[in-house]
Amino acid sequence: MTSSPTLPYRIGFGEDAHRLSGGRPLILGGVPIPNAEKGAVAHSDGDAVLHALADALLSGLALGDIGQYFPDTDAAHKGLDSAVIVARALDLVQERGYVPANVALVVTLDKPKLGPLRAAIAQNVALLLGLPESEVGVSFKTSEGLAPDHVQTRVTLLLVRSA
Ligand SMILES: Nc1ccn([C@@H]2O[C@H](COP(=O)(O)O)[C@@H](O)[C@H]2O)c(=O)n1
Ligand SMILES: C[C@@]1(CO)OP(=O)(O)OP(=O)(O)OC[C@H]1O
Repeated sequence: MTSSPTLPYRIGFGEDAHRLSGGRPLILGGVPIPNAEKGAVAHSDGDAVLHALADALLSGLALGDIGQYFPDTDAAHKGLDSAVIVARALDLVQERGYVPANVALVVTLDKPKLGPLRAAIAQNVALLLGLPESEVGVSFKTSEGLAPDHVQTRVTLLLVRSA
């Protein structure tokens, strides 16, 4: 980006997907999913919600994507807690005078049912962003059996100018 952003509002959007395989933990929005038979195949902890969230933060200010800041070729990022990625993206946004106002996220996953964890995921995402839980919308979808070994996430958020 060559110029300083001045708009009062900026929209961000992020997406992520990981293959699922047995014998790995599944973590979504920083919440370990207790009854998951399969977890994400990834270089980091594979948290597809937090990856999409970080990309949404970055995209709102045209700051690229998480792979540029945390390359999956860097051994230092092996098993990385994805909360670190979100914190870095949030810092970059705040340095430019913006803060998140609200977030909407969608997880597409066939199994297990995530409904009982909706509040925990919303609470943790809210905590990471410094927002009230009421500003984090969390939706779950199945793939209707089209992608049983796959988790897909999408996050949109609104950034507002704070300074
Ligand atoms: N892993 C999931 C996926 C979906 N849900 C909930 O099930 C309902 C129906 O989902 P469809 O994809 O068939 O429309 C919906 O209320 C989802 O919230 C879930 O809890 N966990
Ligand atoms: C997070 C990073 C880096 O560890 O790798 P993965 O955990 O594989 O996840 P991905 O969603 O492919 O994002 C790219 C990388 O930034």
